[in-house]
Amino acid sequence: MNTTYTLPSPAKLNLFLHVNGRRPDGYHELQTLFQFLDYSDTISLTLTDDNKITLATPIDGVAEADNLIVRAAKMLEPLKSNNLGINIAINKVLPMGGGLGGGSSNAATILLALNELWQLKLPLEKLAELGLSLGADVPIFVRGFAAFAEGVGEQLVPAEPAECWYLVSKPEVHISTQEVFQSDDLPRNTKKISAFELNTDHRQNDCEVVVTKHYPEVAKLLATLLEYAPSRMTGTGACIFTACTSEQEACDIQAQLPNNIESFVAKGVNQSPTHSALETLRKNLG
Ligand SMILES: C[C@@](CO)(OP(=O)(O)O)[C@H](O)COP(=O)(O)OP(=O)(O)OC[C@H]1O[C@@H](n2ccc(N)nc2=O)[C@H](O)[C@@H]1O
Ligand SMILES: Nc1ncnc2c1ncn2[C@@H]1O[C@H](COP(=O)(O)OP(=O)(O)O)[C@@H](O)[C@H]1O
Repeated sequence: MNTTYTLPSPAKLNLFLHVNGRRPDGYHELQTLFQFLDYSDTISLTLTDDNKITLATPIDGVAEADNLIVRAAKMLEPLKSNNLGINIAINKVLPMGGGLGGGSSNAATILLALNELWQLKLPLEKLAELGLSLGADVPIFVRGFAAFAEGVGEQLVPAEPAECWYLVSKPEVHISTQEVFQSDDLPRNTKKISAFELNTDHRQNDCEVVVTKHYPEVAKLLATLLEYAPSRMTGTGACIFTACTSEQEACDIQAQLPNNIESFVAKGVNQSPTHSALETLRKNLG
């Protein structure tokens, strides 16, 4: 009963992000190419027999009831038919609110792990559907393959973008997703492409126009990074990824960054590290 299982909860990048239109409910139609990073929060889960969900490590600035880890666990609670509980701890390394999808990733890791640990036997499609109500990026982390996504990000076609090294830099600003989507400056009519036209070189992140206009520090950092290598914003920002030909190149560019810029170097991967670890968890559970 007291075994602790540990799973990675990775970041994602939007290698491009096109806004194709606005739906009557105000949400935006998007086309995006998702890839995972081999850079993750670490979530540890210990089964208990007290029928309770316990978060052992609160996250600064996130109330327990709002924490996507707790919300994901509570969503599965009514579906179990035993007295098992769970004790959850997280080692948070992913910057929050930077477009790296850490909260959605945490939620997906919990859905995937509890499906095994609580023996729920739900298919991935069901977990992805449940997860969508927690965040638009939860389904991609539940499915676990790099993908071209449409709709609000829930219709997924597997893709295989190059698994290159990235430098990810976080400007010192906080940008709300809602603010970006409500901006009059957001381009909203990028022509739809087909899943056969995924070349990232000729694509863009439409949200970059808004963020670089309203946050000069992001514009400045992006301009600096573009001098070294192809660079783009992920999600609604403000993190910027720089595509590098090697880990060494990424580290060399990182060394040039101003001291106030948080950054990390990671490899793009087309299978989520959570899913590789889940196979081991399943074997250990027998
Ligand atoms: C655009 C992406 C790309 O990955 O950005 P990041 O959050 O990763 O930066 C995500 O799909 C974001 O998903 P998520 O973070 O779950 O967004 P939500 O909380 O649902 O949305 C916050 C607000 O943004 C607006 N919104 C969001 C998604 C969308 N397709 N159209 C919208 O107009 C809505 O006003 C919504 O109230
Ligand atoms: N477990 C969690 N990890 C990160 N953020 C969380 C979590 N639970 C709730 N949140 C909230 O979700 C917001 C968005 O976080 P995150 O997913 O990291 O960024 P983004 O949506 O920009 O990729 C955070 O600012 C935080 O308030």
